[in-house]
Amino acid sequence: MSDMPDVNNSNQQPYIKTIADKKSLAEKPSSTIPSELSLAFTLAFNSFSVSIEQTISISAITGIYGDSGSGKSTLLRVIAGLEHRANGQLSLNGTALQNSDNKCFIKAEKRQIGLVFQDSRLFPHLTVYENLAYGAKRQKNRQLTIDKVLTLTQLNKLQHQNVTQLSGGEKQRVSIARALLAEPKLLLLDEPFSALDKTTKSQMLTILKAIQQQLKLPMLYVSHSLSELQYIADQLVIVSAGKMSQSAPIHQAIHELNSRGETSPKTSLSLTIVEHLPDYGLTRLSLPTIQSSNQSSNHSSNHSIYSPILEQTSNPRLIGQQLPFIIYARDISISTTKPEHSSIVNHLPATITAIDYSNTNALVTLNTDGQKFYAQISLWSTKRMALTTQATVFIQFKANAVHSYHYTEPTHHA
Ligand SMILES: Nc1ncnc2c1ncn2[C@@H]1O[C@H](COP(=O)(O)OP(=O)(O)OP(=O)(O)O)[C@@H](O)[C@H]1O
Repeated sequence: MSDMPDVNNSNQQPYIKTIADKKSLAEKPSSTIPSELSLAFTLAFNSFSVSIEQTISISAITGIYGDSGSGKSTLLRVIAGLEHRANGQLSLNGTALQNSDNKCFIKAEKRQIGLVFQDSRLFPHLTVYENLAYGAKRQKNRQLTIDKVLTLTQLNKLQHQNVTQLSGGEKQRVSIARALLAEPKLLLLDEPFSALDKTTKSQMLTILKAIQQQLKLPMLYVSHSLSELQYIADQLVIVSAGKMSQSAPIHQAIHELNSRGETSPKTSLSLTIVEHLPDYGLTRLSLPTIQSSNQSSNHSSNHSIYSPILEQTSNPRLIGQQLPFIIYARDISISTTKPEHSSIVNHLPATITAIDYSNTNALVTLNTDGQKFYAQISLWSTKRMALTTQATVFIQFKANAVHSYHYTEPTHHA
């Protein structure tokens, strides 16, 4: 039994019936024509100012990450048309939202931009359906019906319930449903799930991602949780002290934060779901196809990675799909020989490409078939093992170190 996987199955996340079909679960952005949001404005408060000059091309969900007080909500308020004091130019897909030079300012309600806040802001004396019907009244020539929006947000069964009787997650789904009914060209979400517990949050994120893929609606999603953004967003911008970075693909953006030492260092990667192993409580994943160095051919990685089981069903929907995963650098260790007799299920050959030393430990960057991995190890180990760049080693990590926000409904055994 010594080589049985050492896995705690408490994180089992079996199958949920989501609105997503097989194709829509893929991480790739499904919109073909990205929305261009052009920002060139300054907004000064007494002791703080936001000054942004950037064009963001939004294909699916662009994450906005930054510390508390860095200006994220102010940015969304300016885009939504709630900050008349902002000075400069804003446009969406070439149409001006604001131009201070000619005193153009399109009112918030005319911008076709939806905004979902952290709190749901619903009419408390109305039912779910009545809240949606109230919002729908203003909309002419609507393509999206209330019924369709109820289905998208999985609210059909709750439609006649008074909104005061709903949980936090259900209320937020009503807020999203109401925003969708207005058929915005862009949806802004300001930490919409920050008040929810982790399981409800992961359910909401999975639903929101599927809605984006079905409606092909571009979204800007603000959060100070990088793992939440890693699951939901295909690209990331960082807001810091009222300034905004260039957007970058999500995994690259997270790896750049590693090298700046701003968060717990982590490997951010997309993995393909190969098979579920219910007898062992594991799902087998593989590194996706990687472009070879001469760029002339692709090859598939033969390396498997095991995570806690993602779905338990006779009709698994995730097989063949890609999902984003995070592995914290503190959870990856390095061995100079192949670990043949370890309970740890994941071990991959890798080449060290960089070693960054701090006062307490070293962050080792490694490469396996073109995929970057990060391992945080003690200074003592780097010295004892005489680790150097270009060295060929093995990385290892437990299945439980492979995290995903993907939500699957718990199985109820009889
Ligand atoms: N109406 C206002 N008047 C004066 N100062 C303001 C106003 N709105 C925001 N600020 C200041 O602007 C700064 C940025 O606020 P903002 O709410 O945009 O930050 P944030 O990044 O969204 O923070 P959090 O993550 O905590 O929500 C803060 O220092 C805040 O005090």
